[in-house]
Amino acid sequence: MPSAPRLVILDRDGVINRDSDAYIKSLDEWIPYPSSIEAIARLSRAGWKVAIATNQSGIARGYYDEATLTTMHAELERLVTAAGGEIAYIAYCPHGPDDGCSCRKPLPGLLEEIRTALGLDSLEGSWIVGDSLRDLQAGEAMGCRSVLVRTGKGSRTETKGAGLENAKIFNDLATFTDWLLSQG
Ligand SMILES: O=P(O)(O)OC[C@@H](O)[C@H]1O[C@@H](OP(=O)(O)O)[C@@H](O)[C@@H](O)[C@@H]1O
Ligand SMILES: [Mg+2]
Ligand SMILES: [Zn+2]
Repeated sequence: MPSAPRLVILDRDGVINRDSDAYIKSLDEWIPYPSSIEAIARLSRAGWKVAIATNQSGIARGYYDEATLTTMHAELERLVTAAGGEIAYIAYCPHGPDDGCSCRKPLPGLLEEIRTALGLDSLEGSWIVGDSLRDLQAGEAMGCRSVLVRTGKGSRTETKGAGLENAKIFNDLATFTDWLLSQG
């Protein structure tokens, strides 16, 4: 059995930064959790690759454009780099629910994009961290071990309960990171 990739795949909104039911439509609305930025840096320094898989249907809905999304991701990478970490890859789905794409979570297309971009044969045994069931479903479809965080929509997801049988649950990314790094 090949060893699992030392890879953590993160959902973005509600895990790395605050989420909003009104979508994150501008750089001003993109407010990172400082503890999540530091957690990403801690993972990097411990030899973990960190990638991001995010649905961004606000693009298809016309709330913001890809150039605006790029400014958010540039700021994210600036903050993580300043904290001593690195983001290996960001995959996003710009489509809407009715576009019939293969990349909108819970479909695993974004994770397949990450697998290919990182040159991995499999994502089996890597970690997926999200605040919505669809995040975990996308990851589990690719053999990832799933983590629900209570930030963003996570507490709502936990209350609904369905589909979380295989998930570990932590208060936030930082707490999951503490646990993961304690496992050696
Ligand atoms: O959590 P990630 O995947 O990083 O991004 C989620 C966002 O794209 C938005 O996804 C939307 O879902 P719909 O796309 O409208 O179903 C809503 O949940 C918004 O509140 C949320 O900001
Ligand atoms: Mg989310
Ligand atoms: Zn898509």
